[in-house]
Amino acid sequence: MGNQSVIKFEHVDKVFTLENKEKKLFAKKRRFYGLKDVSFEIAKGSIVGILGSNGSGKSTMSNILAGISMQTSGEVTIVGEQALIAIKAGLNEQLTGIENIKMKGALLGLSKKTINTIIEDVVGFAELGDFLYQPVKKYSSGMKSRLGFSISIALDPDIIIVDEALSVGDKAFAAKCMEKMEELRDSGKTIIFISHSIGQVRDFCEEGIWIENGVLQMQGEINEVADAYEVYVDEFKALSKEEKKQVKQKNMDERIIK
Ligand SMILES: Nc1ncnc2c1ncn2[C@@H]1O[C@H](COP(=O)(O)OP(=O)(O)OP(=O)(O)O)[C@@H](O)[C@H]1O
Repeated sequence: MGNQSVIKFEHVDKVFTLENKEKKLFAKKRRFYGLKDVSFEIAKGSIVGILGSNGSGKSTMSNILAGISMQTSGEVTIVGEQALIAIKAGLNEQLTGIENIKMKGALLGLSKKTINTIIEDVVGFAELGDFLYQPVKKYSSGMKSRLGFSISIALDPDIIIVDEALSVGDKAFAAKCMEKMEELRDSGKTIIFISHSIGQVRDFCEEGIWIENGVLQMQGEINEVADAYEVYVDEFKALSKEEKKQVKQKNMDERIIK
């Protein structure tokens, strides 16, 4: 691993099992690549945008990065003084917002005093009021993003993964998050930013990783990667309904393990 690398994926596969609910009896479970042979390296202090269509594997990748799930094979190496945190995905739905903070803090081995400071920060930033005392399953998607984002920044990790936090919720809150992310970027943190908004990724990130159909397509300067991704998106959009269906089926077939 190069001196400055903080994240390294080497030939990472993630295999999911698909159930066939209609033909449960005697039906063979199908195995499916969420990620296939993905390799890349991220240097310390990089601001990396992850691009890819729906179902391409972005969240699968960020969940492995954040330690929420494990790869099936391949090596994932992460170097950091403190754990990296993913938004939303790590929240426990049964627990309240406050309980989630306490649990995350305990898992990271933080002191009670530090956890209390984090709670104060989250109360101040998330603007969730009494909802912080309600189970997360009662939150809207935007509220979960607010909580996830607020916990992540309050924990002050070296590597932060922002997964779609800014595409939900109101504009004022999204602007506040963006401002906070700029502050984190300028303080030298490594940031991995997953968003469907190509414009937002172009504006914020320096580097890009494009993943499609579970396979890494490109890594490089953000505008080059975003340009290539946009060409792919436009070409797909221009297809007829039948052609789109065929492409989707072909992509699915490529991911099924026979
Ligand atoms: N736990 C799981 N079991 C089975 N399949 C899964 C599981 N999690 C994800 N998948 C599948 O793996 C593929 C990649 O999903 P993932 O959520 O990583 O995509 P994504 O790029 O984040 O998509 P989106 O942009 O829609 O959020 C999808 O086809 C999804 O259906």
